Amino acid sequence: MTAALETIGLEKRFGGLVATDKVSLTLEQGARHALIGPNGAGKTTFVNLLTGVLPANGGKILLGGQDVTGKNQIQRARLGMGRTFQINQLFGAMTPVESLGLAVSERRGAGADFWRRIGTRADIMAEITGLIERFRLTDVMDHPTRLLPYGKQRLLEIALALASKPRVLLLDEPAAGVPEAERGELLETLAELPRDVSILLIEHDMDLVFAFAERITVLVNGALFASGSVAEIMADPRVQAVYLGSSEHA
Ligand SMILES: Nc1ncnc2c1ncn2[C@@H]1O[C@H](COP(=O)(O)OP(=O)(O)OP(=O)(O)O)[C@@H](O)[C@H]1O
Repeated sequence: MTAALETIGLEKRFGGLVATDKVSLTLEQGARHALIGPNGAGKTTFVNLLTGVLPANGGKILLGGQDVTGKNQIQRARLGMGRTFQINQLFGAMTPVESLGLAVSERRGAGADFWRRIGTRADIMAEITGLIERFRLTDVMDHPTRLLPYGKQRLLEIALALASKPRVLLLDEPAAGVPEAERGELLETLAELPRDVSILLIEHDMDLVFAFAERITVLVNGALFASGSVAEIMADPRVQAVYLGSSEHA
């Protein structure tokens, strides 16, 4: 089966520094795949290459078998590359229902028209309601986003990414900044994401990585250092030496 996402010999240099060193990574259909590595290993650069924020110096990116290396961020998003951001990017004054309404109606091509006839499109309303429930936002759906607990804001971010119905979802440190008490809910929600979306998780929180991922790829100094099942990576003494046992976290 065609991989959901594949990089072949992907390269990025910043002057003399090789931030992405010929990385070949395959994200299978329906994958729950985590990308980990020590600070400065090149995780953020890799995500920026995938989404088109940064141009690559070499190599290829295939999305569902299609070469998207030369495409810009918007084109890649249209072809199914979804992402969440490390830093909260939400509109603070809007409620979850409004933000999701906009995202869903945009994707369906209804655009601003939906807002002129709010509530009159049963199909759109059903989709928004489904997302609100799936992402445990029911209690706060009419509250301004800036007043939501941080964990709920992160859930809304993921809901918004999913509203565009991506084939691949890049989750960039979804647990960053989320208080311990709210992490359980985040993890449960991530575990229930639909299998038709293939997920690459970049995360510092190893509890979340081990609970969520089925495969793990380890980057060190921009290069692919190890890749395997969670059990294989946990048992790999090389990984333990450079990473798991060596520092407080990624
Ligand atoms: N725009 C840039 N210009 C120059 N060097 C950069 C740039 N962006 C990243 N780097 C360098 O590339 C390397 C990889 O950085 P990157 O942020 O991708 O790592 P990371 O694994 O995401 O780290 P962290 O876990 O700390 O976020 C680092 O040495 C970093 O200093």
